[in-house]
Amino acid sequence: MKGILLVNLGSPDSPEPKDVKKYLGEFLMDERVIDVPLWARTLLVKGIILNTRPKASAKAYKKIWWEEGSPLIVLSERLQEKVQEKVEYPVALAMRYGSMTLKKGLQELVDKGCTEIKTIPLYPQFAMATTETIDVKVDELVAKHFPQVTITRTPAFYGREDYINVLSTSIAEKLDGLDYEHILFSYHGVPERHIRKSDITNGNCKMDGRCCFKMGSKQHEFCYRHQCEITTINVVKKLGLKKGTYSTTFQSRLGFDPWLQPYTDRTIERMGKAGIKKMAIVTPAFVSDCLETLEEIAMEGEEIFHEVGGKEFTVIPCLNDREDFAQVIANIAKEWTAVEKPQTA
Ligand SMILES: C=CC1=C(C)c2cc3[nH]c(cc4nc(cc5[nH]c(cc1n2)c(C)c5CCC(=O)O)C(CCC(=O)O)=C4C)c(C)c3C=C
Ligand SMILES: [Fe+2]
Ligand SMILES: [Fe+2]
Repeated sequence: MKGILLVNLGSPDSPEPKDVKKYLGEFLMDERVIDVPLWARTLLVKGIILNTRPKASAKAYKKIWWEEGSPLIVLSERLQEKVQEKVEYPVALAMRYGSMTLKKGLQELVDKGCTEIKTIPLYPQFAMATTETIDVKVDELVAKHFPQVTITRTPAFYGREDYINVLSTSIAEKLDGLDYEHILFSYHGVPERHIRKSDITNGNCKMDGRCCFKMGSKQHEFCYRHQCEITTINVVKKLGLKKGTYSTTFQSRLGFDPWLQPYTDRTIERMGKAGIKKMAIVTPAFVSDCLETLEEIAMEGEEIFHEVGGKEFTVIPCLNDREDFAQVIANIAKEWTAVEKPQTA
């Protein structure tokens, strides 16, 4: 039987520093997140980051935590329930990091009799630190614990028409009647190095601001920056936004290496200083609202904007468990479940 495994990033078990430390330890020791040699990663993560960041992150998590738990987990669970209502095969949910492990998610489907499983990472754009780490971990687990299971991966869905329609609708609904001056499309950042590492053509990616727009490059299938830029362009076309009223930026940088630019926080500040009074912001790299949208954008971002004279800061919610978004994920699942397995002679 077929089964679907939705996968999101994960959250700590609670917003207490000890749980945040455990979660960050697992997350940041992933070689596809902090992609330096093991000795350097251990020194950086265990020697420096885990001694300082958990306390600060726990404080931030406490500001956004819900009675039911982490917003990212609760919203992913609600999405899974809605997708399940639309798909006739079992749909499970797992997280790449934390207690809702990929192993438990695979086991749940296997216990229901599934031998063919499609993993759907809940990330619209491909990144080494998100989609690739899920794909690799799933392969490892299957080889070790579930050799009877075959896995079908799902490519990033940023280019699907149904996804762009839903994202555009969610923006239009929130901005209906608001006379905002500028809308920021703020994506989670990654170090520039990650983009070069994912370049399967070994040379297209020049980080020169142009290569990501070159038509037809094979590299785009794995270029996070390209996929973010195209997500913005497709929504802009759909909504008919005028040049100069929107921009693409990257948030949440960590450490001192160059990350994708322009940075969201500096752009908010620059625009406020330039006299923009009403700004809207949407975060299309995140399917579920989480620390990075509810705290970093909705709280810190708004504060920066107000400090430099901005007045209205409108945050567009993530797609979360919208019925039309659950339908997009169900469509992805159904396109696969509808395919018959070829008969072997
Ligand atoms: C080198 C560090 C990081 C990379 C690369 C990275 C990429 C990346 N992350 C997301 C989505 C999310 N990240 C979230 C939190 C978060 N991310 C990092 C670091 C990197 N992310 C840290 C240290 C944290 C923890 C919070 C903190 O201490 O600031 C979250 C929210 C999780 C939650 O529980 O709410 C999401 C979602 C993407 C999409 C991405 C690459 C494209
Ligand atoms: Fe992150
Ligand atoms: Fe690119």
